Amino acid sequence: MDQSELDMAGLNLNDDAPVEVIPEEPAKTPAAIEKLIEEAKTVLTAQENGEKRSLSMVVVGHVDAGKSTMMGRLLYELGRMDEKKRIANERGSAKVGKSSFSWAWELDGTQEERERGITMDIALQTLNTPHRVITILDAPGHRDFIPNMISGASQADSALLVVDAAVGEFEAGFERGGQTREHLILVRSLGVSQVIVAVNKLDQVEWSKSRYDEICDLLKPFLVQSGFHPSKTKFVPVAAMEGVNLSLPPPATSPLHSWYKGPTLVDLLDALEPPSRDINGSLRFPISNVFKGATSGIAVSGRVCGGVIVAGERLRIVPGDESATVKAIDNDGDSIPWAGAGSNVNLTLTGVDPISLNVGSVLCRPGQIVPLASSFTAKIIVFDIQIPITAGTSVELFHHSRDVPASISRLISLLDRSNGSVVKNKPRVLTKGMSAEVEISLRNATYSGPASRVLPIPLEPFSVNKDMGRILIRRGGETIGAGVVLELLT
Ligand SMILES: Nc1nc2c(ncn2[C@@H]2O[C@H](COP(=O)(O)OP(=O)(O)OP(=O)(O)O)[C@@H](O)[C@H]2O)c(=O)[nH]1
Repeated sequence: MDQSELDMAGLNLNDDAPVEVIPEEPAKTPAAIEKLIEEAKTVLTAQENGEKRSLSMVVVGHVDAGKSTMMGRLLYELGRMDEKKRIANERGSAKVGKSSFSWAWELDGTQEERERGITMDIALQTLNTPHRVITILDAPGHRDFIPNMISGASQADSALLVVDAAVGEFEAGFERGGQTREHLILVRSLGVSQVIVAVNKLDQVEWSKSRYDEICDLLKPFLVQSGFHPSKTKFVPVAAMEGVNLSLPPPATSPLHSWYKGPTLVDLLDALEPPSRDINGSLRFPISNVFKGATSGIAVSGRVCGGVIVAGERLRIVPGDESATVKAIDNDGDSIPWAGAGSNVNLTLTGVDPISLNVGSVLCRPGQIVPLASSFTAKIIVFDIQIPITAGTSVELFHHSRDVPASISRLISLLDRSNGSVVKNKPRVLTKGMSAEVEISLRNATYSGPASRVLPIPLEPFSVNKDMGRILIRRGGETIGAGVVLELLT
């Protein structure tokens, strides 16, 4: 098999590839699993009250704002990348004439990705600050990659927005159509409520305080408008390339030292509020990626969105009747016996036909199966759209990493954005900035006639499971709305 065939097989997209059924591993006994779950809950509860708390963060921002450079540099400063690796990255990037990308090299092409021969949608890394373990979801800034960003944001507890301070660059990202705006609205709509804004490349504007203030003043009202509480919005001036004000305060020799005495980026990361974990809820593991396991079998990645997952247990894959045994749980290279709600992990699965593993499917414990729905009601917020939404508008529905064709089948009511009360029943159209209750119905992807059935997707009301109840609505490649699931209909 050559590399591209391996990639296809690993991604499970090639239906014609010979199906390799991985032999079943003996599953653990129910009593042994129960014991592990109890142990996990005890440890997780202790962690919730402990010193070092974990959370995840999506890194967003306009293309070339310096996201990967900042993350590469932070990994180095916080001791996650050694000197040898740094020199190798410097050489690797110089060799292909991209020296300025030497820090980004670490995230844009990790050793692991090269060995696996696949490019992950989102690079996963962990940052260790004194009081936090932060899983980084580095989202690509290109417009075409917005769906991948959605997948990252729907797994995140917080966001780091990187903006380029250079004259004209910040403006390009912030104007209509720029990713700064769209990313902020997206992450907020997906339930991320805290954001750190890193105003980067200050070296490009001679470390000007007035430029920094100007950018903060432009962003502040927009953040409030997008639904971020000012107390959960922090700003920090940095220069990622030179590593200024990332983990260490600017040295006395730096022009930034003369006017900035506030926290460093790492100080702000260290103070991020960790989410409360629903470890007692039903186990939900939506699959965000499927690939060939590092040693054997097939692996899936994703975030535990409820409950605790235990190595050795046999889980149902929903939709469908198939099951898989969790052979191993991998968290940032470490094999762990269990993972609780909120953790981003890779699972090696056995006793499963890889064909039954799809992005968007949910692993559940038998007896706690996630419901399937093909129509439901939702509360949505309409983004900055040109063409209004009417009943019957065709859309693409994004739920976790899955996108399916759907339509806004009914406009139920118009809601007041601030208090959610009904302003008008049965509105005829929805326009920019409106909040509404609507009915959404899945459509068939192919136009093969009425006989073909719409396949329902796993979904839960937001009131039952926040992670399982968030949706995004896109039309013609543009995100037109986002919201939460209220009630499943059929
Ligand atoms: N002058 C200056 N250049 C920087 C700084 N940080 C990043 N850059 C440069 O900006 C360019 C883009 O950096 P990346 O880190 O690749 O940006 P990105 O936001 O990850 O880009 P995408 O992943 O393509 O969206 C590179 O050439 C970097 O060297 C900085 O603090 N100062």
